[in-house]
Amino acid sequence: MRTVSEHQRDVAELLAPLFAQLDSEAETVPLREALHRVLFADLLAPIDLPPFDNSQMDGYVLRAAESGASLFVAATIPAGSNPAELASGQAAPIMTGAKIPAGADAVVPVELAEPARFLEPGAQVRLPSVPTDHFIRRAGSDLAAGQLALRAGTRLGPAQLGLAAALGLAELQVRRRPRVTLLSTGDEVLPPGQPLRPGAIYDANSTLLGTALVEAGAQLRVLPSLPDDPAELAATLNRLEDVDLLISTGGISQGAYEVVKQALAGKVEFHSVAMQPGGPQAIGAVPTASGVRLPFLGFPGNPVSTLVSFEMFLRPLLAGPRTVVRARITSAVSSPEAKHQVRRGFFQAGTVELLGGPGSHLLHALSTANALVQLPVGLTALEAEEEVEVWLL
Ligand SMILES: Nc1nc2c(c(=O)[nH]1)N[C@H]1C(S)=C(S)[C@@H](COP(=O)(O)OP(=O)(O)OC[C@H]3O[C@@H](n4cnc5c(N)ncnc54)[C@H](O)[C@@H]3O)O[C@H]1N2
Ligand code: MOO
Repeated sequence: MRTVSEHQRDVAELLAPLFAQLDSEAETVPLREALHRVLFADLLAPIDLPPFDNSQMDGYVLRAAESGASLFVAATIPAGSNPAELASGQAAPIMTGAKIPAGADAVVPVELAEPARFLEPGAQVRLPSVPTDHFIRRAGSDLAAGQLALRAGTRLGPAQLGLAAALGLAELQVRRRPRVTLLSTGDEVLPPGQPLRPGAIYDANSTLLGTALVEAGAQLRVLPSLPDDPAELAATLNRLEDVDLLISTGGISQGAYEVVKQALAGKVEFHSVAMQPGGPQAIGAVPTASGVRLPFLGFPGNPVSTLVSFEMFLRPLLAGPRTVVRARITSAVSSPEAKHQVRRGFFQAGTVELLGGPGSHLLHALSTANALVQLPVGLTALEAEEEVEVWLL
């Protein structure tokens, strides 16, 4: 039996050449299609952010040195306009986000003016004394042109993409995604949407693992699930093209019909990892018709085993580690001494409640969980209120 970290190391080694290759291949994509993608190269700000000095408030713009007195009202400055210089002795109504006119250097919110409203040009308004820069957002105060906006390797989420949009970029250069082909196996496995026959179950893994892979940044192809026929599996593998990583679920443990094991015996390794769920694992490079050896991971068929395998061995390589926190467990728990047990739980305000038992078929309990509770090798029991490591899902 091998340890979790030994298998993590082997998966990382198997995929290292692929990640090195992906690091050197860029694609240009429209901004909103770049969600969850990885930025290819350092991005320098092409413009100042904000691009110009602008007002933080709806109010009157003036010369700070002339505040605390009555001033003549100049023409209103709406957002989007390019105002003329503000003459001495004047204050102009200005809207939030509008450009500060040359000559002016402070803004007074309209509710502090006397009277507390916008007046017509030529009228007189009294404004309280304010310092220079009052309620002015200076050009480049968020990010100056030429500065590093986003570092190469950044995973692009809404905030990073919003920044790129604010900088005026319509598209970004991102790393090519790994092309992952997913194949679930088993005579009993039926696609959802068909009538269920006795002895059959619906294929949960293609969706569970498939969406997890997409979320982690993979370009996913899902093959129709395969029966327990090694010849059919071998023929399917022979036809594979344009794939960077093949993942199967099911057919790798000790049964009489272990299709993946039968088709790939002697070609890839089959291990028992000291982990529960997710004990049976397959790993290797599958020979293909084109002569290319295709990186391969075989995850166990039980849905929770498949997801835990993904979280433990593959997700960190695709998308970085999950957020890890310490939490007080709300009830006592026991775990086999020789195994790293992963339980499902609900994390909230520093505590974690276990959901369901250790069984790897408990997909509903997983669906109510927001955390994976880690009970490493050597830990046999915890009392309620003791601390555990928790990975947030
Ligand atoms: N004698 C032993 N039996 C088993 C052992 C063992 O060590 N000795 N290990 C158990 C553990 S732990 C696991 S995990 C499973 C792994 O088995 P396989 O990877 O070979 O998977 P299958 O036998 O094909 O399926 C297991 C289970 O999962 C269901 N399944 C399969 N595919 C799907 C799918 N796409 N969607 C939903 N559910 C799926 C399948 O019907 C089985 O119930 O082996 C134990 N046995
Ligand atoms: O190791 Mo299995 O994945 O518990 O059901």
